[in-house]
Amino acid sequence: MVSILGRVRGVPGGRPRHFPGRRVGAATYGGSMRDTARGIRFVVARTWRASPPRVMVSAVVTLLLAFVPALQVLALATLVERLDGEHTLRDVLAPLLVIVAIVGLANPVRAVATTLRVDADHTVIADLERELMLRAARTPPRDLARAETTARLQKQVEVAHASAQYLYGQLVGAIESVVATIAVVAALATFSRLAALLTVLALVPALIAGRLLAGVWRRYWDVVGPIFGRQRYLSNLLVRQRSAVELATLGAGDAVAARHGRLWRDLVGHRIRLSRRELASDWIVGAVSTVFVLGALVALLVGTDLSPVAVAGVTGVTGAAASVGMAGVQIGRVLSAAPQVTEIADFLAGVPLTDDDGATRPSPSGIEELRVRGLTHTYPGRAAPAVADVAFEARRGEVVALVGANGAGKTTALHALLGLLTPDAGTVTLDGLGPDEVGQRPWLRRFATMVQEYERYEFTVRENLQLGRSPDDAVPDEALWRALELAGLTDLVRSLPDGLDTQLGEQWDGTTLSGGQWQRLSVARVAVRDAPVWVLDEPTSAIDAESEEAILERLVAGKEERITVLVSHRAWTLRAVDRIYVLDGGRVVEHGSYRALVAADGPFSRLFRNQLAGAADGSGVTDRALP
Ligand SMILES: Nc1ncnc2c1ncn2[C@@H]1O[C@H](COP(=O)(O)OP(=O)(O)OP(=O)(O)O)[C@@H](O)[C@H]1O
Repeated sequence: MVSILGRVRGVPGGRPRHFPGRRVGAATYGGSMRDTARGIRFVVARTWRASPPRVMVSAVVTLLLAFVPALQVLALATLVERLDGEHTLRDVLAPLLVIVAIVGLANPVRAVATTLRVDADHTVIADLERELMLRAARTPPRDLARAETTARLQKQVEVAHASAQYLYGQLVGAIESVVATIAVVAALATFSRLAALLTVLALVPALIAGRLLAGVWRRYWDVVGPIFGRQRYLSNLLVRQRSAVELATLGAGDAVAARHGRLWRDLVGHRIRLSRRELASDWIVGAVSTVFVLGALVALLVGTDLSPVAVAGVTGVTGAAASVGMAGVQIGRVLSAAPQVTEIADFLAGVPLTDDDGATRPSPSGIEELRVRGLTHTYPGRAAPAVADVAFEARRGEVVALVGANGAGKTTALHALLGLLTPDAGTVTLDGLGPDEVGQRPWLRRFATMVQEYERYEFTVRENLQLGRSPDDAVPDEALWRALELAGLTDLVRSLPDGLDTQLGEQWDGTTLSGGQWQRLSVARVAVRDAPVWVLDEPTSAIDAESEEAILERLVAGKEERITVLVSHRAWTLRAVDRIYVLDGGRVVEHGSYRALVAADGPFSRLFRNQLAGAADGSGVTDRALP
């Protein structure tokens, strides 16, 4: 049996993966009875919380149904006993009516029980989806930046749909089958104790198989979890409007669809192999159970001296065999699904879902000094450090810029500043305190950030601007309009059909913005957040030159209230900056004011040679006078 229930082909060894907070692997989720019990408790508690009446009614109906086979045996035994030529029709009417009632009512009542279970399953999955998404939203960005975190998230969503969603129904089904088995066995014991014992023993193979299958399922999820993640990514590319249009334009949609198809085939292959093992297990369990059932029948016939009443006993044994078979399948499913569900429970417990840690509270004000010292970081698998001994600083009211060629280390330095990565060495402090002392989420509240690859959130303009603010802390319209003014979007938003409440994004039948307008919206969002430190990674890269100048002027005009760190690839946008740090190969190779760096004719001048040449001969955007 072990060889049949052994490893799913292609499943790597049981070496546990490392995920933040918890260990996932053979030792933790191998299907111990403790894990199984925890998984069951978790789903039952959730189902109860979602709908207590549904749980109670389905429990009562299930218990009623569980006694049907035993009742049938007893009614049949009474009927056979009374068919002896001495009893009247009246005498056999009662057992006959019981049998008729069972035949007539069992199926409609079972339909009620099934409907209630399905309703409960749907309620549980809705609840779990909500919590898993909240868990994703509350995962610290530093962890989210790690591939295994998102892989684990995706795996839990799949497991929730494949296992947790059905666990309650399977559990109720298993309880019904077990109670039915016990009741029939109790009825059987009145004919032959040995027959009753052998019928109970027929359950044992199913229990063993269920435990073994739990391990097979765990290895299955370890393998298919990441594949599901990739498959979702590809299907999103094909159905999300922006990427779908781009792929169609490139003529690359078919290739992505083909990759998606290959992943599905891979997934289906793993699932079929698992089904084969389940099937083999069912056959073995069925065969061994049949031997016990046969023994029970022989014991029964011998025990009743081949009297006619043995007919009722035979019905009992065959009824019990059906219940045992059902119980075996249901228990097997519960035993294999529950440990996976335990992993979801641990995963959800990894981050508190009840307190948002004040992430959306208004940012604190009054940061006086930002200081970065000796920042060094090498990404895993990379030979050279992305940043090495980087240092820069800024006081309130100053705008400092990080510049450098692609791959020089600017974004890495900003990520360390935001606490999104833990550097190998060096410190980042705001007024003397670092992210570890302040706490990651409170630390992030000190920043208003515009990342290089900003997302286009297809919500309303207002919702876009208020992202990161608590829904209870609605920003006044005047503040939203001020932010839009800074980003040069006032006229556009005023012209939209519903102003601030206009839905954006064609796929929702909303207004479509140009690339530059989306970027301006991101700039406006930074202004709405109004944090003491602004981190702007190429905030105007998609904005036309004239508007860019106006936006930067407005940004600089309000600089006294904050510290601003800017990354830019355009020389002229740096003219009004207080200090520029030039990065090359991860090191700060030069720093100073724009004028001083131009005059020094060093790395800065080499980096921006073409743009500065444009300034000199009056042909480029830099023909504006230097400050
Ligand atoms: N998550 C990562 N894992 C491994 N290497 C990385 C990672 N992120 C960045 N790198 C590498 O680190 C180096 C610095 O990258 P970084 O993104 O900091 O450069 P940058 O100066 O911001 O470049 P750009 O101007 O193109 O945005 C590059 O060689 C890059 O390939």
